[in-house]
Amino acid sequence: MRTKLVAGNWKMNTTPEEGQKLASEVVNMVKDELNRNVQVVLAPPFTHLHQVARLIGDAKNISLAAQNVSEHEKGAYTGEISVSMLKNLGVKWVIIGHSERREYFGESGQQLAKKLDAVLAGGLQPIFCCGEPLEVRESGQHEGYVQRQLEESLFHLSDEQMRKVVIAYEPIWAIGTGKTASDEQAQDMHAHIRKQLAGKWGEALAQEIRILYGGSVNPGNARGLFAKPDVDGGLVGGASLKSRDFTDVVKSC
Ligand SMILES: O=C[C@H](O)COP(=O)(O)O
Repeated sequence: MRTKLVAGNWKMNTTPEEGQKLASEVVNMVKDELNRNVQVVLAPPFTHLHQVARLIGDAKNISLAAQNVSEHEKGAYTGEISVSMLKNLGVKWVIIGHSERREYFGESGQQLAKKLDAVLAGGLQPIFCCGEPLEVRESGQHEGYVQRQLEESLFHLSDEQMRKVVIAYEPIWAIGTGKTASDEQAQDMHAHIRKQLAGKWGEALAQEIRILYGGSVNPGNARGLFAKPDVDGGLVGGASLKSRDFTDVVKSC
């Protein structure tokens, strides 16, 4: 059985003080949930990684993620952060290919493939994001669109590498809009993604891979989404900035 995973992506939010308060509240609240079959990941901004790592300490089932990473190992890449730098800070996960990185920073499927390689070679785990814009959904082309995103960035991975990947399906029209995909829309796309994985890596491996849903997840809709058979947790933005809301989402697993 796949262990549910809930990741909080803080994006470019919180001062160091706010981040410290948020992380300590979440760690304290989530620690009580340790007996549950759920893994929690916190993705604060780069500048807060060190302090959030200290607050997480050795809390079981809670780990640290970065929101991005360079595909390069080291050298003259002004402003970039490498996998080994993240590892030194206690980071275990990296979000790769968030639609905001694709749209505002021009990250291509090919570049994301290189980032995935760097993350996996460094022993970290990627949370690979995919998802279609509104016009693609409205034209009914969403399954093919997401399929191409998977093919471009993931399909070169070996079985062993793929086992380390978590996929997050985030329809762009649902991110930060308050408009969540229905439970059925999420399930249909997750089943489609799993079918693509099975076609490439085989049914057994496809059944191991966790597929998270992201896009306006909140305490009111998480339970219905997470109850769907192919929805293995969530990648949470706005609601992860409120400790009570985030913890309630975790408890929905
Ligand atoms: O990474 C998180 C997603 O972009 C979802 O953000 P949201 O929960 O604010 O819609």
